Amino acid sequence: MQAMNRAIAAAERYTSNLAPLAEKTTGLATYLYLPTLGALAVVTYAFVLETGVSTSSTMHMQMLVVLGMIMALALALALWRAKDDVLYYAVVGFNRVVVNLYFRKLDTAGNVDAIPSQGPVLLIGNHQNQFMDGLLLTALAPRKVRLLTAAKSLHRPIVGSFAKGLGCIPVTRPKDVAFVGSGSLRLDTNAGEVIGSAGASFSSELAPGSSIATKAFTATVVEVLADDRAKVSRVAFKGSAESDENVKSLAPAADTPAAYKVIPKLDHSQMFSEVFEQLASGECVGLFPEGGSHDNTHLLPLKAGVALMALGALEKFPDLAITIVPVGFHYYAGSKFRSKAVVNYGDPLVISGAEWRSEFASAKRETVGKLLGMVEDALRSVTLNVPDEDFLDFVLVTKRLYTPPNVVLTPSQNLELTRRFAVGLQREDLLHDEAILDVRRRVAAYADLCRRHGYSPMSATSVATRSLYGLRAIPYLVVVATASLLALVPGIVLNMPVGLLARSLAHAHAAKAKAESSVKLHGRDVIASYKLIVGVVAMPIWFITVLLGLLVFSPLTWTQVVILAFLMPLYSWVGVMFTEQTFLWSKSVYPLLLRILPSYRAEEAVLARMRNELAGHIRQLIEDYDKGGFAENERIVPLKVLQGADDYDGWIEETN
Ligand SMILES: O=P(O)(O)OC[C@H](O)CO
Repeated sequence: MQAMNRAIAAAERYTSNLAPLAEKTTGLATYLYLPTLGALAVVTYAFVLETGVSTSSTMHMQMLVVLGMIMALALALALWRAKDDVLYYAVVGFNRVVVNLYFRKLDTAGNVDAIPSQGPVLLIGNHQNQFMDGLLLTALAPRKVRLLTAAKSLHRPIVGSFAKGLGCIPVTRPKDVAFVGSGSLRLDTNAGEVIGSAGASFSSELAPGSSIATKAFTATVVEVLADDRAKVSRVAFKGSAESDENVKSLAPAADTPAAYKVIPKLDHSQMFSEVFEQLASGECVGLFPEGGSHDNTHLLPLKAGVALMALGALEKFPDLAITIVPVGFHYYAGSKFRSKAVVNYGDPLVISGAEWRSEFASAKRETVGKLLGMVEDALRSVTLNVPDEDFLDFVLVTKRLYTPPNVVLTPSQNLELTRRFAVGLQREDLLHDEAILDVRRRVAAYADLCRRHGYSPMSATSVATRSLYGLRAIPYLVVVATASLLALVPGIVLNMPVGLLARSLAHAHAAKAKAESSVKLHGRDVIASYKLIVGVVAMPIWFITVLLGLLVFSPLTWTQVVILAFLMPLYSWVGVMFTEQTFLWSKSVYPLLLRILPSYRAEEAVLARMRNELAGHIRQLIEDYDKGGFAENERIVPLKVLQGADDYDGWIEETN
């Protein structure tokens, strides 16, 4: 026993020596070093046996068993010591599989090496696809990321377990703990008090530091005087209070009794100190500075937390140099299974030095504002920011028309070109420019006609002519579609119930999320996450049900059912692949079929002409507006390529 204890202690010492190395490499590989050595020892020993050293075979067996036990012990100790990493990489490994299953195409773009392999990092992203954003952020990062997550998410059944496995740092958000106060209240501006109606219960619901919000104003409670009276400070009237006059005009609305929300005073000190500690020990912390997930087509105002984290850590640990890396998540119909996404990394921002520290010490609010502005610029450089979906349509279709049909842009080029269009078309001088407004009307008409003909105006690179020649593809496509439909049957049986369940539950959940949120427009940002959650839970349950059904009701034997159990994920995956291909084929067949109708054929000629004229017009317009603005090497699509020069043909392959 004593010998065993010594062995354990020795193994512990050995693995603890490995720990710093493992932390540096952040991989599990290092922790498996010892067992690998053990395995090598066993192999060597077996080899020695084979080469015939003479000892009794029982002794060989005993030695092998002892070696095996040492290896198992070493592995168990190594895994135990590294249990957080083990759990983290197990969850991240799962996330990697999940995101690659969910997205048909997942690309990275921009400064893909922006995340340094060592040292403190704040990884910040836009937040338009709820848990999918965190999944992607951790799955694609080349190092461990401690993600900040809404505390309420950590209490959710499945999500919470995953978040805990990732070692997420919980943040209690005001909106998650706000509640509707009893009765109603009004503001007595002169006394600096709020007066409650009958039924108000200030003594139990309010406390110094909690905030009150009505439709007309917000205020912070200083002291609760009675169940219907409380002293308040920091009163801010809602509406655009740009002048003192304006503020006065808003005040009377606050004097009328109204329903109110209470936001209890929150203490974030523990969360901040955890973040500071993480940064001080050179870790990477991930967060979404908009504070919550939403489905707007632009960034929401950033919360100050991100700046407070960087500056607070610098204040506490003066030698730190914190790298802030902006990450832009771009989803193309991201709520749909097998859609496309691009993760765009921006240039890092390094915050260090005495200058920031002294600025922060002398003017906290201004310095936080300054850094927050820089963080916002960084995030804007990797995201698209347009007022609404209509404008996004305008940007995407215009960019598609501008790009020559045969040019294939890399994901980075494509995103950057789209971003420049989004910024350019919102330029103050162009927003109301008659020529641009005219283009917008023409682009909208072109997009409508495209959709009528079954083309996606964002991706169609050309429109077929009125010839019926293209129809010869139809018999081939029908044969392929029929064959794939037959092949689909097992996959459909397996996938469809879960797919339909996930879809309907996710849409119901989106309606609920929208109703509960003040920032979600349709709740679309929660759909992908919910589909994943339902899929992860329902798929294994469904598989087991089918297998049990086969065992009980079919003539299959146990062995056959066990073999089927192993084949099921494969069937399911083949089903997904075939469904996807059939769907994509049917999308390309649809315009061909429409072409059989003479009226559509005639209109198609109009559409093709419209496309050519509009594309030429847009290119010319961009040239006119940007005259002298672009050096040839700053252009994403070289001018000669835009003009269709033959000697630039090679460029198209180069960028593929
Ligand atoms: O409550 P939501 O929709 O903002 O989403 C939860 C967080 O963003 C992720 O923790």
